[in-house]
Amino acid sequence: MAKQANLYSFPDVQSLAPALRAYVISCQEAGIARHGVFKVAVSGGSLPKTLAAALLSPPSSETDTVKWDKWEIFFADERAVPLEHEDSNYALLKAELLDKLPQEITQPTVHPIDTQYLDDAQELADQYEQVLVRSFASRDSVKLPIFDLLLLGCGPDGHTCSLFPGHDLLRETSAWVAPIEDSPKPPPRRVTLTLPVVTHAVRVAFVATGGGKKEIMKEIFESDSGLPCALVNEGTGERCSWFVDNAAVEGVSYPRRPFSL
Ligand SMILES: O=C1O[C@H](COP(=O)(O)O)[C@@H](O)[C@H](O)[C@H]1O
Repeated sequence: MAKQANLYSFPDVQSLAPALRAYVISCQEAGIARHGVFKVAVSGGSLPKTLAAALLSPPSSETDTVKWDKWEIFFADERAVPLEHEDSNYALLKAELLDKLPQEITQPTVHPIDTQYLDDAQELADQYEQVLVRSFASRDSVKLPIFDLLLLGCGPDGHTCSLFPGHDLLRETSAWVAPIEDSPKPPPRRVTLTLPVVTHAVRVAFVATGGGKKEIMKEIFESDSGLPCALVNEGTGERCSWFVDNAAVEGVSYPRRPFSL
């Protein structure tokens, strides 16, 4: 039987953060060993705050080091708004994490969307896909980009990235980055990594916290819901790990694992 997604549950965000940190650093080390850099894509929503709690804490040992100079940060999805807009996932990551990095270190390379294409979601997506093509080598030789890690959120409706339940975008098979003009969650115009790209990553980590997620977590983990988060679980199996607090999985019958690398 195919191995399934790992579910790691913690009493609260404070105890979740060190485990998430250890996991991200292990993915970072694997990426650097493979190709000298760490290619990671991040979501918006509640994720950047928890990620900052994990990554901005002081190291606990010599090997517990976030090598920011080796990080290439992409966006798993982005809203078609200016980079300083309150709805921008880039702005959120910047405020929660990037602006808090020590000034004296070599900063990570960050790949935001090109805002000159905000009025044309298809072009915005195509241009972001070209960013990936340049970073991951030419599309002729690479069928799909392989991120070292995707750090994803899970919406209360089971969406992840800007892949929404029942949306046609879930059937996309060829694009790496796709536009969406009718996101049920505002703002409506966005771009997103597609499901094949998400499930092709070396590792995928979801972070979901708070009691507001528990009903959708039941659907994702207990039934054949076809929800976007569940499709990622199916497509990635044991390469997928969920970092949740107990409130988010209260009443969910799915085996929790003790966290270990
Ligand atoms: O709209 C979005 O929502 C999801 C989930 O957000 P959360 O606040 O429920 O964690 C997020 O992962 C995505 O990046 C964002 O664009």
